[in-house]
Amino acid sequence: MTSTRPDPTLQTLLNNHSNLSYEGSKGLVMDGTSLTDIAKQHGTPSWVISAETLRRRALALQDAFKTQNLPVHCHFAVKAQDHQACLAVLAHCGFGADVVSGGELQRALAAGMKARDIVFSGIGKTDEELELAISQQIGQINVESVEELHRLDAIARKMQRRARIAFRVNPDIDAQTHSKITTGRAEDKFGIAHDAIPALYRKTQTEMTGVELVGLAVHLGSQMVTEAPFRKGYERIASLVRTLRADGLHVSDIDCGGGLGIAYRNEQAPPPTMLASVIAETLGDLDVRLHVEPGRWLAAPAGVLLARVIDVKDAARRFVIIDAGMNELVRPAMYDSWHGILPLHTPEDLTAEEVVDVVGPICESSDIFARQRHLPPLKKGDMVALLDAGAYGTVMSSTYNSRPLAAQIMIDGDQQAVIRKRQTLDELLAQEAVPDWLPRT
Ligand SMILES: Cc1ncc(COP(=O)(O)O)c(C=O)c1O
Ligand SMILES: N[C@@H](CCCC[NH3+])C(=O)O
Repeated sequence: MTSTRPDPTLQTLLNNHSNLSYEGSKGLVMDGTSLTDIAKQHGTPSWVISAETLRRRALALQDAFKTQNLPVHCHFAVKAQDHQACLAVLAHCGFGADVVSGGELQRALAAGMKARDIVFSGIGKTDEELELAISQQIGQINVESVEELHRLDAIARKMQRRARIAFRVNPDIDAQTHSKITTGRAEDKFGIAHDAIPALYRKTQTEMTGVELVGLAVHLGSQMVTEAPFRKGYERIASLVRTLRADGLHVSDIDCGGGLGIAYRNEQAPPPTMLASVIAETLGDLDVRLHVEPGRWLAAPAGVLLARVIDVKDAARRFVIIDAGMNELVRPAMYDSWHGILPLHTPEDLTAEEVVDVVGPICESSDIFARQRHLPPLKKGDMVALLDAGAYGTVMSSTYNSRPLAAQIMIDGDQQAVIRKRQTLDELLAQEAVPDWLPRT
C-alpha cells in the first residue's frame, strides 16, 4: 500500500469523495451534515458513518449487476463494518451477509438479515459456530478444508440436518494487493487447493449425507485495484465448474467473494461495473446463482474518524499530534496504508500547505497516520477528518494504552444518532477483577 506516487492534492481528494465538501462556516460537510458540529457535540475522537452513502453505494453495486442482467446475490462482509445499524441499512437495500464468526452471524440476524441470505466463510469455525449455522439454516457455509468438511458432515448428521455448503477454492493466484490482505495464493491459509477440488467434490456429492454441496467460492484478497486477478480467479472457477459438470456433478452456486478496492490515495480503482462485466464474461454463461461478498467498497467511503490536534511539535520534523491513535484506526500502522486527511474548518486557501507528520498519542513509533503529508497549516485545537474509515476501522479498534473505545455517530439526511456511546474509563476498568487473594498494598 506504500507507493512512490505523489500524494493527491486536497482538491483531488475532495473530488474523489462525492459525499464530502467544504461549505463556508459549516466547514467540512458529509452528506449535508457539518462534521465540526458533530465533533463539538460528541467530542473527539469519534467515528461518523453516513447511512446515505452506504445506501447509495449499495444501490450502485446492485445496479452494476442489473445492467449486466446478472442474478447476483449481494452479501455484505460484516467484518468490514459490523455495527447493527449499518447492517440494518444494508439489509433494507436487500443485502445479506458474509460472516466469519458466530458473533457476526448473530449480529447479522439481529440486524434483520434473513438466515437464508447469510454465507459463513472462515478458516477456523468452531464446532459451536458450525452448530449455530446449521441450526439457523443459513444459506451457505463455505468450507475451507477437508478437515472442516468431515467435522461439519459429522455435526450435521448428529443434528439430523443437512448443511448447505460450497467449497472455498484456493486458486493460487496473487491478488496484487498488500501481502497481509492477500488470501488466494497456495501459501495462504485459506481455501482448498484448486487441483484437489474435483476428487473431493465427487466424494462429497456422492457419499456424504450431512452436507448438500451446491458449488464453489473464491476470494483472492482485499483492496484489489486491478482487473486481472478477478478475471484470472473467476476463469479458474469457470473451468473447474466445467470439469465438475463433465463428470456429472451438480453445481448451482458460485460465490465470487469480495475484494473490490477503493481510491484511498487517488488509485485508479475500478468501479463495480468492472466487477460486473468480468463476472458476466467469465461466469455469465454457466447458469448458476451468483453471490458476491463486498465489504470495503461499500463501507469505507461512508465513514470518517474525527480527531483534534493536541499539539504541534516542531522537532526534526513538524509533528501534528492528534487525539486519535492506532488503537482507533490501526490500518496505517498495520499495513502502511494511506488515508486522506482533511481539516474540519474550511481552509482559507486549499493550496496553502505545510509538510507534516500526523501522529497519534500512542507509545508506538508506528502510531503514524501520515508521513511528510502536505496539509493546510494546523494548530492546537483544530480538528481533522481521517477519510475512508468506514471499513476496517471501528471493527479493528482496541483499548491499547487504556483508551476507552470512541463514540460512533450515524448521520442520515438531517437525522443523526449516537450508535455507539463513548466508552468510559469506569466501564473499561469494570471488566477487570483483581483476585482478593492477591496481597494488596
Ligand atoms: C471471505 C471474504 N469475503 C469477503 C471479504 C471482504 O473483502 P473486501 O472488504 O475487500 O470486499 C473478505 C475480506 O477480505 C473475506 O475474507
Ligand atoms: N483488515 C484489512 C482487510 C482484511 C480483509 C479480511 N480478509 C484492511 O484493513 O485492509
